[in-house]
Amino acid sequence: MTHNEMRPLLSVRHLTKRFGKGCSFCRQPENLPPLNNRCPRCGTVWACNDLSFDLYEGEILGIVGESGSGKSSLVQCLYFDTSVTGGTATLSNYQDGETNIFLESPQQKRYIRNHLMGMVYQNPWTGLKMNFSSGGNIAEKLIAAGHFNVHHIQKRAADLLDHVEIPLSRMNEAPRNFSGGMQQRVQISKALANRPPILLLDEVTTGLDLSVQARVLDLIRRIQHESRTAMIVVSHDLGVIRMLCDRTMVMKQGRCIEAGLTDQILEDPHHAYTQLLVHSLL
Ligand SMILES: Nc1ncnc2c1ncn2[C@@H]1O[C@H](COP(=O)(O)OP(=O)(O)OP(=O)(O)O)[C@@H](O)[C@H]1O
Repeated sequence: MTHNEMRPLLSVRHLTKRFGKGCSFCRQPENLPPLNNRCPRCGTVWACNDLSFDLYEGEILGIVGESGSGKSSLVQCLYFDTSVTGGTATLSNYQDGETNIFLESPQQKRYIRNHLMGMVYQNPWTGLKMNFSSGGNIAEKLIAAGHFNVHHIQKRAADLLDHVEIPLSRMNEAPRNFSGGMQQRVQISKALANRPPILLLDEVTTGLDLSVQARVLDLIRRIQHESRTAMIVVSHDLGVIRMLCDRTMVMKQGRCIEAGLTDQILEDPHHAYTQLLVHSLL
């Protein structure tokens, strides 16, 4: 089945996130200078500007762009870490795909975060409680989704840690004692605890040594292959995007400047900025 015939798992339309109040000048998008996200009159930053895209079951969508292009703001909006300024997002497996999740109550947003989406942050200190044990971090997520059977929680935590190759002998140890790569693997297992159909990954290999990075990327590919979890992978590194992503959206200054199949974008980048990114990879 082609994407045209499938219903997207996640549909995002006209997502906008601004930092600042905006003014009568910058609220007209055509007034912002081309490829600049800062209003010259009031200083408001338009971190995400009118972004629309779909995510399909089992695919990995890459979001690539230089620092400040709005990639993190985008996934933080989707995971309700920050509020959106405008736009809609619907999930096909939530209320028949008819409800704009950005307008849901805090309680419903918690439900979506606990059951329908997982998030892995660049900084493991954001995604993990460093004073809890690794198993405790996963238990927290399971309890938030309504699991209270201690035996079930312990078994699931052990299975998840085993899956990401954390020795079970370290299950009771706090992740602050772990290496960066291990912390990211605990974060991934925590994000997967309730088998969410969508996983958001924000620069998860940035700052790791190349060999450690390769191991985390292999793990992400294995998870996608085994469970068909749909993922949004945010990275400034086109090498990571090339390795993981079926389709890619290129962002600059809050806008989508190019989107399509990753292979096509790499082989035939249309926008000058994408050409620059691709050439830096060669
Ligand atoms: N809390 C904030 N207040 C004001 N501006 C912000 C805030 N957070 C982000 N921005 C601005 O929004 C824009 C997008 O930032 P964002 O962090 O989403 O970009 P990014 O592509 O993820 O970059 P990086 O990878 O460096 O985090 C930038 O211009 C940034 O300065």
